[in-house]
Amino acid sequence: MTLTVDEAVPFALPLSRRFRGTTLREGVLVRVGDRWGEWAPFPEYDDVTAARWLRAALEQARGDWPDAVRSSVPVNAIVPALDPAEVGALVLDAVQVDGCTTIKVKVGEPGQVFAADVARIAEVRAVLDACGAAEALIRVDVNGAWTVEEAAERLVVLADVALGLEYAEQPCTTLAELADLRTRIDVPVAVDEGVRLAGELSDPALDAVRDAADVVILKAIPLGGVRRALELAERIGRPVTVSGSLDSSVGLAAGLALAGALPDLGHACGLGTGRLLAADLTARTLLPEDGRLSVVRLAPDPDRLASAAALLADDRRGWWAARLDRCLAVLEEGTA
Ligand SMILES: O=C(O)CCC(=O)C1=CC=C[C@@H](O)[C@@H]1C(=O)O
Ligand SMILES: [Mg+2]
Repeated sequence: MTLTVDEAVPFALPLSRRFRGTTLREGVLVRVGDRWGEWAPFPEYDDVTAARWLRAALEQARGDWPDAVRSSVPVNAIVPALDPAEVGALVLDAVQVDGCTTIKVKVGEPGQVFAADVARIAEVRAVLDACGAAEALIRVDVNGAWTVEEAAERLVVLADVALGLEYAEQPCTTLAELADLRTRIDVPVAVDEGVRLAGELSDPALDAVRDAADVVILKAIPLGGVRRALELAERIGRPVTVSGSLDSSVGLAAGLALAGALPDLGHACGLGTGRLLAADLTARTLLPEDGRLSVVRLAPDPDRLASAAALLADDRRGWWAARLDRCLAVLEEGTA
């Protein structure tokens, strides 16, 4: 694997709404030859985890992706942990402008009470009913915030308010908790962090994932690249949902390449995050049309990349450069 990069441009993109506790998405575009890959591991990740994201960025910059078996993929809209008053317009746009028929709603946000989750889901349900999209699916993402008891009680309430949930993504932290939860409720359980942060998955580790999951969330970049994620999909033997990592429209191509190459794609993909970007690295932002994204690969626009590079604070530029050097060394040692 190529472990040198010809150019690395640290950048910052403002978000249109707070997501995952931030309003600024930082990362680095890496160039190998004339192609670019996106490397934007979240700041709190250790170097081994961040090096897996780098493996994915280098795969992208080498252009080494499998052939697609479809030219477009269905995507879900994403509703951050907002007040109900802000949710309505977002859901309306998702349905009427983007044509999405699956809505993913963040719940269990640190610092918020469960009543806020109930109110958010009730608002999503009401807007879907009011705009003629009553058949749309609602899924929730808890990011591991609840105990088994909390999840068992709360998901029944949310499923009631939503008039059914497609699934609940990572309601509890551990795979053992999720496996336990699955025996207690009818709402299907999807595993995200339990796979995304696990590193290499041995066969016994995969058994534990299967016990915990009705659906497995596959994110191409955190899993170390499109080819690795595809291999995992083959081994896992569970329905999968492809989701993104809050990427720019350069990085979104990795998720699209994975979703485009999977033999079976039963669920809408979590690649509808373009709406969360207030600026992008490409001339156009990848937004769903008729609820779908084309399987494309966009190159960065030089002016937009320069603006995003200029937005990053000087000390952050140095931080990213040092992190990149360390993660290249991790990949060279072969430990990621
Ligand atoms: O899956 C989606 O619809 C959007 C992507 C998304 O939710 C996430 C992207 C990036 C970081 C994660 O905290 C979050 C997730 O937990 O799935
Ligand atoms: Mg998730």
